[in-house]
Amino acid sequence: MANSSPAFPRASGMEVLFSKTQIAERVREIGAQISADYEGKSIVLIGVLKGAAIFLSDLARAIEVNNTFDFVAVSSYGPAKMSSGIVKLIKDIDNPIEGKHVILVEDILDTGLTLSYLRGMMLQHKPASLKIATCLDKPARRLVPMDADYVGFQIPNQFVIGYGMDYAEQYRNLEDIRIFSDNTTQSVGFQKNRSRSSHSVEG
Ligand SMILES: O=P(O)(O)OC[C@H]1O[C@H](OP(=O)(O)OP(=O)(O)O)[C@H](O)[C@@H]1O
Ligand code: HPA
Ligand SMILES: [Mg+2]
Repeated sequence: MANSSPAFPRASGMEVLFSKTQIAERVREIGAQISADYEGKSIVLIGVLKGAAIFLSDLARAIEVNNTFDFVAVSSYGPAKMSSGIVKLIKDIDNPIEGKHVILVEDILDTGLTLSYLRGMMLQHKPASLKIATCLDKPARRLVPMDADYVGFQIPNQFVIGYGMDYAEQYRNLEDIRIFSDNTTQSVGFQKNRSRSSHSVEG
């Protein structure tokens, strides 16, 4: 029977950038740092869907101080291979954060457009404090100035998958973080660029 679904390259052949063990160790370290920084306080972790869901769930459990979580979702529109730079909120926080200590949690800080927008949005809610935690930081791609307070790993300018991060919605469930490579001839029939920001994967 003909299979019309797109074929995705197997992740097992792609280079591991950070193993499950390395990620777990780094998440523990960041959790300990946050626990020390916020001793005696409560924190609201705000994850950016969908990529940050897995990092947030691990980070929340590595933080010893009282924490709750919430999620936002954004989209950006523009020509397929170019970021419009316009980010739009499509799901806001469920609970007020005024007067609360907030940490925005991302899987990856890339051009900075998403976090720059969200930071501005969150500040309008007048939190007591606002910091940013990101699992990965790819500084070479920055289009707007943006720094995170807690960074898991800095990475070179390569497209990565796993631990929440996708390529065309695939691979989020990988336990380690890998450099996406598409050396197969089967990977036709699906959009190589992402629906939202500007990433296109050459191949
Ligand atoms: O710094 P930037 O260039 O703005 O890129 C970072 C954003 O892009 C990715 O989201 P994506 O659009 O892939 O959505 P997803 O989390 O649902 O995969 C990632 O999860 C960040 O939210
Ligand atoms: O390298 C990446 N991988 C997956 N999603 C992303 N969003 C921004 N950069 C990336
Ligand atoms: Mg994505």
